[in-house]
Amino acid sequence: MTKYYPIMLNIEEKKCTVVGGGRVAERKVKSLLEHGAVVTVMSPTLTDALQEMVRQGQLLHHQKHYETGDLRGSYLVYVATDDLQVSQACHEEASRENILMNVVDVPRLCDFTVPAIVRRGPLTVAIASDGKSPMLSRKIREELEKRFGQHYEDVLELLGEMRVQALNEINEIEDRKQLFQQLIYEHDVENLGKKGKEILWREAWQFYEAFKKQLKGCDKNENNKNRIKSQSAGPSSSRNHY
Ligand SMILES: C[C@@]1(CC(=O)O)c2cc3[nH]c(cc4nc(cc5[nH]c(cc(n2)[C@H]1CCC(=O)O)[C@@](C)(CC(=O)O)[C@@H]5CCC(=O)O)C(CC(=O)O)=C4CCC(=O)O)c(CCC(=O)O)c3CC(=O)O
Ligand SMILES: NC(=O)C1=CN([C@@H]2O[C@H](COP(=O)(O)OP(=O)(O)OC[C@H]3O[C@@H](n4cnc5c(N)ncnc54)[C@H](O)[C@@H]3O)[C@@H](O)[C@H]2O)C=CC1
Repeated sequence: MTKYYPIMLNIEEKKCTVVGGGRVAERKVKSLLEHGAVVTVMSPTLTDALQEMVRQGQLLHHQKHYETGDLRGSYLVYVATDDLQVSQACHEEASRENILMNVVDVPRLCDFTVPAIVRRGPLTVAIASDGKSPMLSRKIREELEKRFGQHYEDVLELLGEMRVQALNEINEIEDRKQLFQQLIYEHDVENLGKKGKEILWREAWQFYEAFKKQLKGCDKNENNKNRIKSQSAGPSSSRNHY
């Protein structure tokens, strides 16, 4: 059984081609556009939604059946036609040209599969079953959507900002690890996020300042002046929003 390798791919500005214009193709196209790809759809017919996207200039449409050579220059390809001969021909061309390929109804012809995802700002939780049960992936995604509420977007924004500031202000990696371990495991920053952005920001940064103060206290005792960097690095600009 193939054990798929999970990675996060940047497809911004990349040429991605979808062969087929049905319901499944539509789902894949939407997802490609959401991630900044330049999308071409090759299909004699299109769903209403795809037609509307063509009208709005969101994608290119070649109204034709697939022919060998049509995938040239593509970075990534979806084949969603329900026609095994077409899938096989596309697969041959993609393999020859080293193009990443997914055939939506033939897992054995897929270089990659698409997971169900929960997205909360920069947090992505992906669920895949190596093709065994997409429906179960979907159900687990619905459960995780409840578990990881919208406030995770704020929590991640805060942690990202604090991490940049800590990299500027706190010298030792062990101290930075302590900071985030305490904030995440003991101070339960995830739950703090439920109280709203304002409270989250105030309390988390108070915690940060107290942590730094305590490091300075240690400096005196241990005669070690290197744990806190000079303040000249300056606080992050968005820190004072609240
Ligand atoms: C291998 C893979 C290839 C790929 O597409 O990358 C694949 C293959 C196939 N799916 C089929 C059917 C269904 N797919 C869904 C839904 C999703 N399918 C997705 C991914 C994947 N589907 C990849 C593996 C993912 C994994 O490892 O788990 C999701 C997660 C992501 C997405 O597509 O965005 C998305 C849920 C998103 C969400 O809701 O969060 C539903 C449910 C529904 O429609 O609601 C059904 C009907 C019920 C069922 O069959 O389970 C069939 C036809 C079977 C047949 O003919 O009976 C095949 C072909 C086959 O298996 O042979
Ligand atoms: N991977 C997934 O998530 C899922 C996959 N499937 C499977 O995906 C396949 C496609 O499903 P639907 O989109 O519902 O089918 P559909 O019948 O709605 O669409 C097929 C599309 O392919 C086009 N087409 C046919 N021959 C072509 C060719 N030679 N070149 C270019 N385009 C061509 C048609 O004009 C049509 O637009 C089915 O086999 C289905 O079982 C179904 C559900 C989910």
